[in-house]
Amino acid sequence: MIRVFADAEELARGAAALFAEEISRAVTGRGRASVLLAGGETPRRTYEMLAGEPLRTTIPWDKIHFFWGDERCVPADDPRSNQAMARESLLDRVSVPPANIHPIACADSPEQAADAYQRALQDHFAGDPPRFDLVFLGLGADGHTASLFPGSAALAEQTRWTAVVHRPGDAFPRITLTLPLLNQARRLLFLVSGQGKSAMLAEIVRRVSASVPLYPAQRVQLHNGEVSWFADRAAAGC
Ligand SMILES: O=C1O[C@H](COP(=O)(O)O)[C@@H](O)[C@H](O)[C@H]1O
Repeated sequence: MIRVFADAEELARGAAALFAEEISRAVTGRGRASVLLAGGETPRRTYEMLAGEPLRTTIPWDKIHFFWGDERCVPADDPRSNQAMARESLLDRVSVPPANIHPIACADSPEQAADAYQRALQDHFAGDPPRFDLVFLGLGADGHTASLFPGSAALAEQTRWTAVVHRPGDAFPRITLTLPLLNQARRLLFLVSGQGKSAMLAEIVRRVSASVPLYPAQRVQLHNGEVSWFADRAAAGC
């Protein structure tokens, strides 16, 4: 399902409303909510809206556990860090218990970081299937999502939930969650904003039912959950 919003501000408002709805559903049904955050710049405004009134005081923040879909292995306060962006725009502004915040920590080698995050996810789901109540993902102009880039070996991962990615040209490695985990989500929302994404979004929409997906974002196909695409008019090309 694709929903087109007038602009990036309206898109963020729609995404924040959906967050509130899904959290309420999860907390009512299961007593807690597990959320996977996207990085990059697109979700920043959504996060800021969640940290503003009325949502700052109405969302049961203490019942939510936050994980990340990917991380760049840079210092935690580096402006390129996905954790830093989410903390600045949301997590430092609402009353989430620190123990509910599960960043991808790259202090050691990327392989150790990926292993540690796999364990953190296993601990959180405690033997149950790793089904996030809500996953936010972005879309790159090249069709990547999280840190699953076209041609990336991590796309072939069948069992592990985390992988190390070395993108040619990047000064840092990345850790990404993999399709075996992402595809178990209950609800997943792609946030797409700006004209720079319009060609890829059109391509993805055109090929959404193709039997052979070409782009990483198209490989996100939930086993038993709902995917929505929220785009602003610039990204939707209208
Ligand atoms: O590198 C990344 O890019 C994608 C898209 O970011 P955006 O700023 O173009 O929306 C993002 O979803 C991912 O988390 C990030 O690490």
